[in-house]
Order: sequence, then structure tokens, then C-alpha cells
Amino acid sequence: MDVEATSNLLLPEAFLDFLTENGLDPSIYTAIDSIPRYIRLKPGCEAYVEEIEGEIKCKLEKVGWMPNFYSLPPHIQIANSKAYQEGKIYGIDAASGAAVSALNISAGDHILDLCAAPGAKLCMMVDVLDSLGSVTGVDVARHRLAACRTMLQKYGLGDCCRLFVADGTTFSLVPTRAHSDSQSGASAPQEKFDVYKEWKSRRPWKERKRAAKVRENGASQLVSRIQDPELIYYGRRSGVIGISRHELYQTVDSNELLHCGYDKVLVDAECTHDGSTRHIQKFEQWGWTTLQRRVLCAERTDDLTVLQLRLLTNGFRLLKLGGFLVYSTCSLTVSQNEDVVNQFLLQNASAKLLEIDAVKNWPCKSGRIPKTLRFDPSTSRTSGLFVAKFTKLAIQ
Ligand SMILES: C[S@@+](CC[C@H](N)C(=O)[O-])C[C@H]1O[C@@H](n2cnc3c(N)ncnc32)[C@H](O)[C@@H]1O
Repeated sequence: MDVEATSNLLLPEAFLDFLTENGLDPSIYTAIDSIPRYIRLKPGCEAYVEEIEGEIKCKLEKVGWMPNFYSLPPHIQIANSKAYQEGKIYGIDAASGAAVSALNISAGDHILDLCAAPGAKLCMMVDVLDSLGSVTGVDVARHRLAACRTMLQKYGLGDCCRLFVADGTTFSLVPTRAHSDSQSGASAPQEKFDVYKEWKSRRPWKERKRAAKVRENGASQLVSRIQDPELIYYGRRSGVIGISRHELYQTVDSNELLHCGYDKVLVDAECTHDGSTRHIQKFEQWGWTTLQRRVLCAERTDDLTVLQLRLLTNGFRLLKLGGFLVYSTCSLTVSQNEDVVNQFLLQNASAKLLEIDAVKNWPCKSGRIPKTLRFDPSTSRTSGLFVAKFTKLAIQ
């Protein structure tokens, strides 16, 4: 195959083989420069649109199918703009916006984002939540979650959030409303003295020592064996302040989870990122051998599908009865999407795949399983994304 004739990128033969094996059309990388960049305007900042246009020297096109989203030419950089630095705009693809919208977040919801970093979707969730309810962000990569914390603080969105470095396949903590509503009185009186106080970026010595110990254990064990998620941030209204460590880390059994689990769960799972043309473009600088290791290696893909199924299964376990869970990946391979969904449905009788209400206006296609969605860069003019939505039913 003549690589240069089919792509703006000089895609290596091995990647083209990967696409062919997975039934993916390499032409999604051809039009890479015609896919716009997207930003989300912080609600309440509508009056600044003209000022922002003046600053970044280009017109912002309103995205008709996704509120608060604007598109701009892909070469425009926003990172140095005042609007970006002040948190009035942030970069998030419109398809990512669709994954969040599919959750139908309402004020007061308690939300779990199981693969949260670097946090674009988490920020949007907090915006939509309008500070009522809570968002719990979990990610196994500490440095990426720390970047998420920085972003929350920069955008002034952290008040109702708490962030845990943890393995999403085993994470077990419920929203703190469960404790404050029903269990706060249950802890021993002496523990009440050792309650979480307001978050300070400089942690007390005792807490830093404890966190360092957890990290040390993590380095010497597989991450999935870390018992205690590490709390690296909590906001004033996250439900953490005023409760004890014992209360925060208390877990509940599966029956209780049906009632005190999360209202909404996002599992934006780790994947090969092959649907994100911009991500694949970065391998030009990072080196195609990194792509070989991260994307093309069959063993890695097999490990990934196991991880994806485990993340989805645990996210679903933490969902309350009647709640909504969205599973998304930015891979377009069937093995990481429809195959994972099929496997999950086979193993979870209480899971029901749902239609996504807003889909009529979205520029996406159906996935191979009815009700699932695929954003395909060549037709949606967004990054590639797979989205499936589930609810939890009561089973006898
Ligand atoms: C596609 S990215 C998530 C992007 C994020 N939702 C956003 O909107 O910015 C996948 C994330 O999964 C995290 N991850 C990988 N394995 C994980 C695990 N076992 N538990 C939790 N997070 C994991 C990675 O560190 C990565 O940050």
C-alpha cells in the first residue's frame, strides 16, 4: 500500500495491518487536518465569546448538536490564551461531550468516573451537575490524576469532587452521602476527632507519610493489590470534610450497593486510542516503535480487553438500582467495544443496554450491537468514540 497517498501521516505498515485486521478504514487518518478542534465554554461565559474570538484570532463555530461546544480550525492553539488560562474554555472533543451527555446527569446525582484522568469529561460532569451532588474521580495513574486535580482547581470546579488514585477494577468506595446519611453515627466516638478537615495542598505530615507508604507498597506490588485508594483531593462539598477515615473507607456489600451505590457511572476505559487521530498523530514525535508497543502488540490488546471488561464489571457493581452507566473507548476495534459489551451482558443478568435519547441529533452511526454508538472521524468530524449505555435492573 502506498502510505503517503492515503494519509497525511506516514503510517507504518504495521499500523495499516492493525487497521485491516480490525476492519478499520485507514482513510480516517487521511482527512486529519479537516477534523476541527473542539472547546467547551464554561456555562455563564457566553458573553465572552467575541472577546475570546479576538484573542485567538478565529471565529468560534457553535456545535449545534452539543450545548456549550464550539469548533475551531485544528491548527489554532488555545493553551496560551487568557480565556484558557482563566478557565473560561477548555479543550474537549464533541464526541467526549456525547459520552457525558449520555449519562443524563441531573443536579444532586452522585457520579463515579472510573478512569478519570486527565479529566476533560470529569470537568464537564461537574459543570452539568451544577455543584449539587458529587463526583468521585478514580485513576490508576497518579501523575495523570494530579493533572486532573490541577484542572479542577484552575476551573474552580473542585468543590463537589474527590479524587482517588486506585485501581478501577477493585475500587469499592461508595458516595459519602451513604455515610453521612446513614452511618456517621455508627463510628466510635474517639474516631470523630480524627475527621477530614478542609483540603490544603500542603498535607499534614501524618497524611503525607501514610500516602508515601501506600505508594511504596504500590511500587513493590501489582497496582491491583493496593488495598487503600489514595485520596489526593477533596472539595468543600464532596462529603469528605467532617467524616473520619474509617467512614470514608468503609465498604458495603452488593445488596447495600443497590441502594447506596452511584447514580451515574462513567467507564471511559483505557484502550488502544486508535480512534483518536490526533493521538495517533503524536506517535510521529514519540516514535512508531512506541505505537508498536502500545497499540499493535496482540498481547497488549488481549490484556486490554480483560481490563476493559473488569472495569465495566466493577463500575456496574458500584451503580445503584435504576442508575445509568456509560462505557466508552476511543478505539474503533470491535474487540474493545462490542465484544466487551456482549461478554459483559452475558455475565450480568441485571444489566440492560439502553437507547441514548439525544442520539437523533448526533452525527454518529449505530455500533454492531443495536443501541450502541460509534463516532467515526470521517463522518462525525469528531474524534473516534464508541459509546454504550446501561441501566441496572432488579432481578429476582
Ligand atoms: C481514555 S483515558 C480516560 C480519559 C478521561 N476520561 C478524560 O476524559 O480525560 C483512560 C484512563 O484509564 C486509566 N486507567 C488504566 N488502567 C486503569 C485501572 N486499572 N483503573 C483505573 N484507571 C485506569 C489510565 O491511566 C487513563 O488515564
